[in-house]
Amino acid sequence: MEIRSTTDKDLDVFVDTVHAAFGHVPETPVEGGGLWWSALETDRCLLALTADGRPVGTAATHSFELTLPGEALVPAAGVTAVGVLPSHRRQGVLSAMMRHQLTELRAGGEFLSVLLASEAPIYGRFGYGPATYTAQLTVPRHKAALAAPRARGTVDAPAAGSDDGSVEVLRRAECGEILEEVYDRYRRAQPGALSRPHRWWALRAGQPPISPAPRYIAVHRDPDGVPDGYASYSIESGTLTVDETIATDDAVFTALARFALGHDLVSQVVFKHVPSDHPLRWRFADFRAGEVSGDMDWLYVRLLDVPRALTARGWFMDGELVLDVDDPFLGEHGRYLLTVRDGKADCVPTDRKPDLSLDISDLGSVYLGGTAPSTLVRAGHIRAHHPGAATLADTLFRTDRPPHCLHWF
Ligand SMILES: CC(=O)SCCNC(=O)CCNC(=O)[C@H](O)C(C)(C)COP(=O)(O)OP(=O)(O)OC[C@H]1O[C@@H](n2cnc3c(N)ncnc32)[C@H](O)[C@@H]1OP(=O)(O)O
Repeated sequence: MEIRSTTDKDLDVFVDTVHAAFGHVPETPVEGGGLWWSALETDRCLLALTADGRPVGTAATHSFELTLPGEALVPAAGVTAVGVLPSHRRQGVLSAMMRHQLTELRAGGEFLSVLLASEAPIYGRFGYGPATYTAQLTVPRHKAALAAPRARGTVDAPAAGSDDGSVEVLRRAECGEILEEVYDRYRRAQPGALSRPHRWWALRAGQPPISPAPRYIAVHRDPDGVPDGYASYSIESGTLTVDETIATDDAVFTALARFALGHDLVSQVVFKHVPSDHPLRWRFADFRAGEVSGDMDWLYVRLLDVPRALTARGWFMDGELVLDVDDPFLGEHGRYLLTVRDGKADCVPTDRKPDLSLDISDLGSVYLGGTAPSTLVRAGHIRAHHPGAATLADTLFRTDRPPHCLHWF
């Protein structure tokens, strides 16, 4: 088995192979479809070939920037287009590609890798853990009344403040750079969010609203006319579906939700990518108005360098924790003393007794603050070495706002 990067000459082989692995026939670049593969970076695409040169497997990475807790922006390799031909499955092709890819990423100085999993059982063995979650909220219009926020007008509740902005409806094609700019402002402040490199917008790769798929876009502007949010939506058979709501603060999110919920001739509104603990649910006069469905894992995180990753994110409570980390796929094991002071962490190898023993995939799950270490202790994945260890870890890893990602790749 040979594993090598593609070149401009055989990117089409890569695209054909990944389509065959998924059982799809490659689409032609039709208006409305969007071409996800046009965003691929040729030198980051891997082909697995048999001894006689037949391509049987694919895997690639995108160069993203990931927002960590504390608004730290770091590079993250976004694994995508993983596929093995049905004729060659369960023979170790994916395992060989994952080993090759992780080794190459490390050699290139990367310390974090992320992905979206087609099936949840695939990637734990390679050290990836689910780190952000998503869901959709369906709101019947007859229950859509919003309650007045109780804290409105108090000095310490700016996020619930009044909305003096405006909403304008544009066609997707009329939006120019607005969506790209607003998304970029949003993702820099949202832990778990990924950058959408300019080429994605320019090439119209991916899913709406990046792709040219016909959509209406409700653009929210602040009182000075500066765009600070948008909702991309379509209406079919009485259901208004919002693909994504991007807002630079909670008041803008509510204004866009109110706009969507206020449509005539619509029986229900579906907000995609709204996590089940989103404040919007608390805004309805009827708490049961927002029906949560499709609650699922979204972004998986894999740490490639534990000290670098842990010192890169922001921290919100001082403390010390000794982590005994096992990385069976890469055959590594390390024990680290994590010391947090004034929002910054130091992380060094230690011989001290551990507070927690955990797999690298579990560290990926708790890294962004979206999964409490105590949950994984209770699930039997993380071992706590003394009664206070899980609470100590929860306190330390907790973040100022939950991570969320809605980018598809
Ligand atoms: C980030 C993304 O791109 S997600 C997209 C993933 N791709 C797909 O879902 C496309 C369809 N599926 C496929 O192409 C293949 O089945 C793949 C890529 C998921 C797996 O490729 P394979 O070459 O068969 O995997 P490989 O043989 O290396 O298996 C390694 C281990 O994972 C297990 N495994 C592989 N796929 C799955 C799965 N879908 N569910 C559960 N376990 C799995 C294998 O049983 C094996 O376990 P073992 O080591 O205990 O025997």
